[in-house]
Amino acid sequence: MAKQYDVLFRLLLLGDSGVGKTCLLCRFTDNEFHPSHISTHRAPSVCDHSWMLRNQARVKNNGVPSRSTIKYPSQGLQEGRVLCVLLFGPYPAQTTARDLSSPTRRQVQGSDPLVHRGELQHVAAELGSYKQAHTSSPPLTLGNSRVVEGPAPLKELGSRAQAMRGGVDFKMKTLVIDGIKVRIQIWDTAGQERYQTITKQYYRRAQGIFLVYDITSERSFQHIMKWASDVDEYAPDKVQKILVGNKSDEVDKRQVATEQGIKLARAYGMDFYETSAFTNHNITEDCVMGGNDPFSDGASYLSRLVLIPAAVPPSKTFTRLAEQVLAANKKDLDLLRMSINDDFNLAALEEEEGLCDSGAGDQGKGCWC
Ligand SMILES: Nc1nc2c(ncn2[C@@H]2O[C@H](COP(=O)(O)OP(=O)(O)OP(=O)(O)O)[C@@H](O)[C@H]2O)c(=O)[nH]1
Repeated sequence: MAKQYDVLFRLLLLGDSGVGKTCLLCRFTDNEFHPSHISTHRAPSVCDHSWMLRNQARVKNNGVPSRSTIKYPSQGLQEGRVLCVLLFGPYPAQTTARDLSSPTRRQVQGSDPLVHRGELQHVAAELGSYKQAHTSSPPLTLGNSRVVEGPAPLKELGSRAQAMRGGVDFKMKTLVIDGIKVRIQIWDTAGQERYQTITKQYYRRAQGIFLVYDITSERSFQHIMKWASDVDEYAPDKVQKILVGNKSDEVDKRQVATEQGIKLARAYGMDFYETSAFTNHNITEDCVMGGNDPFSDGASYLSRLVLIPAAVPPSKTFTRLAEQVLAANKKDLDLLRMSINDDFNLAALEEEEGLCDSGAGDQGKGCWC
């Protein structure tokens, strides 16, 4: 069987809720930006219900939509709104996929040709088990978090629903660097405090950690110190840390100056990048392929490939960049190369991660193990 990758790098995204960790991840792995993500920590019963309350004029008959009562402004929301109905419609808390195989489901489907039967069943099944697991739990409080403007599309919810159970989600992307297939596995953690016991368990497996704040939120910047001290306590000593100031596109709302980010990063011995998941600033592989060279200090980890600073000379080629990365990590790579020939090691690695990965290319997928 052909090897799916030669080297696996595990990166972790940390930061307050709402700073844009999930958006950064989606931008990097799928080059997509969804302005209405469901938060990694947030149960749909909170955010979607808030959304429902704000839109209840459009939702009648105990939440069962019809063509006349629901106005769909966009495809993403259209799917999401149907989902709202599944969550908060006339169904009892123990709703299962079977319950949804009813005229109501057909009505929902009938009103929305974009929601396919299989997709609906899949989500319904997830919701069924989710609801069963949470019916006795008190409702989540929003705390620090914002309420999103609308729920995510159904395809988003598959992994979101999983993430809700553990506050952790991941996506993968494979880059080929000088013939070496590097699979980057990026773990997206929930920013809310109540999940931190769970997310801390993931620190020790990380090889690179992104500490993300929102440049429009002074508070999220101040919290970086707390995140950094958690990393010091729980992550491996040699873990590569990178400070990320996200939402750089929000120029008018900026509360944290670039210099503050640079200063903090320097104090903690981290690299620093400002990014925008929205405009794709400093994130995608395109930036890497554009020939930027982030290695001012000559030694780094592959995690740096994920985010590249803009202010670097464009003369260096990607191959040169890869050479530097590989040289800097030669010892690690030699060790890893040795294990590449050992299928058992790879399998063990996968197992250790609890993956059920079928290895379908670069498509990331969520896991809550
Ligand atoms: N303008 C702008 N908005 C962004 C950017 N990245 C994320 N957002 C918005 O910020 C909000 C929060 O994004 P998420 O990716 O859900 O944040 P998160 O850090 O994953 O939050 P939790 O899952 O709650 O921990 C969403 O409404 C996004 O649309 C960005 O680069 N620019």
